[in-house]
Amino acid sequence: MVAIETHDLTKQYGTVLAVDDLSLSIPEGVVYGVLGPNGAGKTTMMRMLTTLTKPTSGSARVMGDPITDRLALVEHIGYLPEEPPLFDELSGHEQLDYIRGLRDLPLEPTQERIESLVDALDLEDYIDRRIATYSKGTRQKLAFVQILLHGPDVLFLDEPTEGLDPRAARTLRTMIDDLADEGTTIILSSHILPIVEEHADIVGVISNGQLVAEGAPSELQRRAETGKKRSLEDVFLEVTQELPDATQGPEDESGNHDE
Ligand SMILES: Nc1ncnc2c1ncn2[C@@H]1O[C@H](COP(=O)(O)OP(=O)(O)OP(=O)(O)O)[C@@H](O)[C@H]1O
Repeated sequence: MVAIETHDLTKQYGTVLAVDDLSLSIPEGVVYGVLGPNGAGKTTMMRMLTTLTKPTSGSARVMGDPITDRLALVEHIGYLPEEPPLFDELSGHEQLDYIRGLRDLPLEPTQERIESLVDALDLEDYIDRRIATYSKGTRQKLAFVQILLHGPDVLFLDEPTEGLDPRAARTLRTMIDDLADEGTTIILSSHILPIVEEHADIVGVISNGQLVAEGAPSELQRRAETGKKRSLEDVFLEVTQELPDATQGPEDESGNHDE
């Protein structure tokens, strides 16, 4: 089954075309890495697919439901944005209980789920403290627990390891792999290319709101190969440079180009 399907999805902010006729098809159960330069339209795409902003034109479905059907969609999705929405004046437990109530989740199994996630992310010492006292990494961990409470089918993760120390980042990456193994579809946007390279089954490179390359990381590397070994970083730099047709791959072997 297809988890996410977009047809000519477009978002225009005034004169800025943030997402431009984007047509994607993401199979269920894959980790889909989203790469792209700053301002490419990655967050805008995620915000449209999570119903937080309306497209100017085009359409999309997530797990078969149109993104216009917010109530149906929120059952399927969990979204970890770059700045997670948390109430500073609440404790971690209170925040999670608030979300449990909002989503009308059953008390006991949800509490068990919270306990195991709090344990997995080493949050025990923080969970009863006010969120205002949390570090950025601790906020990020709590936000991750929050989006997993209802067992979403599709997770949208925007820079999920931002602010995490190496141990916490490793834990979160292991959890991403475990969730993927359980069949969760994961849309993973990160500027840290080794993370995308390690976890993604498919990578989509977005530039100027358009999909300029897509494929398995190894396939993209092979496609860009011209004798020497190419990293995903090389591929990224090549397909996102300002060429008339960036999908055609490298024109200039030296890597130099006018900007
Ligand atoms: N609310 C908004 N109002 C006006 N312009 C916006 C708004 N949100 C995004 N944009 C513009 O849309 C374009 C795409 O932005 P977006 O945040 O989606 O990019 P991104 O790929 O997530 O970037 P980054 O990697 O820096 O987070 C940018 O030119 C940005 O300035």
